[in-house]
Amino acid sequence: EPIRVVVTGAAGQIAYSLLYSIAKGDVFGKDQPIILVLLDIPPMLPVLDGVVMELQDCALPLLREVIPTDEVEVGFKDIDAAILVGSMPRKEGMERKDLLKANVAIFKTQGAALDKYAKKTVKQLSSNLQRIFREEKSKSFWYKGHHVSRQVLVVGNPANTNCLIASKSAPSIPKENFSCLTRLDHNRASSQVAIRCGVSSDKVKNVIIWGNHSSTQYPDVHHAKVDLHGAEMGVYEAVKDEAWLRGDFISTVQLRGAAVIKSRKLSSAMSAAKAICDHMRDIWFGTKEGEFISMGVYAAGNSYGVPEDLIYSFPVQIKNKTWKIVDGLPINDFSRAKMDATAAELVEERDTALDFLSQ
Ligand SMILES: NC(=O)C1=CN([C@@H]2O[C@H](COP(=O)(O)OP(=O)(O)OC[C@H]3O[C@@H](n4cnc5c(N)ncnc54)[C@H](O)[C@@H]3O)[C@@H](O)[C@H]2O)C=CC1
Ligand SMILES: O=C([O-])CC(=O)C(=O)O
Repeated sequence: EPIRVVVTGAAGQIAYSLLYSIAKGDVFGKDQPIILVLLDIPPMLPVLDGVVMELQDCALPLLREVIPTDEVEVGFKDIDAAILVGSMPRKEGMERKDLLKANVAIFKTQGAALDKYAKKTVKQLSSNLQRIFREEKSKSFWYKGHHVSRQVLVVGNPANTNCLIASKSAPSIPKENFSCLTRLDHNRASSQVAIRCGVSSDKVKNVIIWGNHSSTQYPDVHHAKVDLHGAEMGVYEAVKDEAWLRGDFISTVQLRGAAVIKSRKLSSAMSAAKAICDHMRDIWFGTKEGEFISMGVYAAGNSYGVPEDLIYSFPVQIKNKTWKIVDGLPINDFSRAKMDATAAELVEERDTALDFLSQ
């Protein structure tokens, strides 16, 4: 059975890298056939035709069908996964939250369209089955993993707030099925530590990005480990440079997106596509035993005192397509202040977004 995956902003630069990786099996598995749905706005339809031609020309055996469209009814119908990239990128000198006004309405509309057209809603099941699923929800992954498997990943900036608005606009889809991309920041943090230690990036695990995908995000390595030539140790012990870890390391990760824009005159695309693949693959297949990754998820019920009605980036572990925030990590005063600052920014962004949308 092929799965149906929609990518919005499919004529844009992130999608240009992303679609190839998905179509060749990097995300959903090397034996999982795929129908790719490419959604963009009407003026981009001729560009989408070119993308379709190139995907065909790749001759990828898993790719069963490519459907270009500018209609959400077609784009979101019966999908198993939605990757919402389509939106305006920032230019040099802007913060991501400066995109709120331009982008948040897109995610409201698309959340509502997902609510209406995506498949396997609890609403569509018989009332008896709904009751069984409700009862089973807390103890069974089957409920979400099989019957309500739609996964919605929001990439377009400001990603956390757009994700919150999309989720609020799709009340029939469980909040747990929405997440936003902070994996790029996570990968940036792992890579900076790996370069500093002179090891490959797979030797670094359990870095955490807390909070907003913005310059207030907090890349935290207090719980991260490095395999330094066969000996596993904490990052502070391996790096032996607290000033760097509390200074340039953090600001490099926080400001990396802006640094790429300054150099390329375009925002990150290849690395963003790679991070999207990492994020979705971990949702589909789970995280490795003993490891956690960062993603923006609904904050309700978290044990870190983060306000509940936010999409906030946490350390998570994933099993059977269901994420769980890693609880109980000790938080020192340095971390606390940074986690609170990024939460405060998210509260402000959420309130501004809700204000825009009510006008
Ligand atoms: N969360 C993250 O880590 C990252 C997020 N981003 C964000 O991803 C977004 C896309 O970036 P790029 O691909 O570089 O931009 P791009 O400008 O190359 O492509 C965006 C595409 O979205 C389309 N689009 C606009 N409105 C749409 C709508 N309502 N429905 C469907 N498609 C629509 C445009 O026509 C365009 O083809 C930006 O908001 C950017 O800031 C970028 C890098 C990392
Ligand atoms: O910085 C930007 O605007 C694009 C982005 O989100 C990133 O590279 O992390």
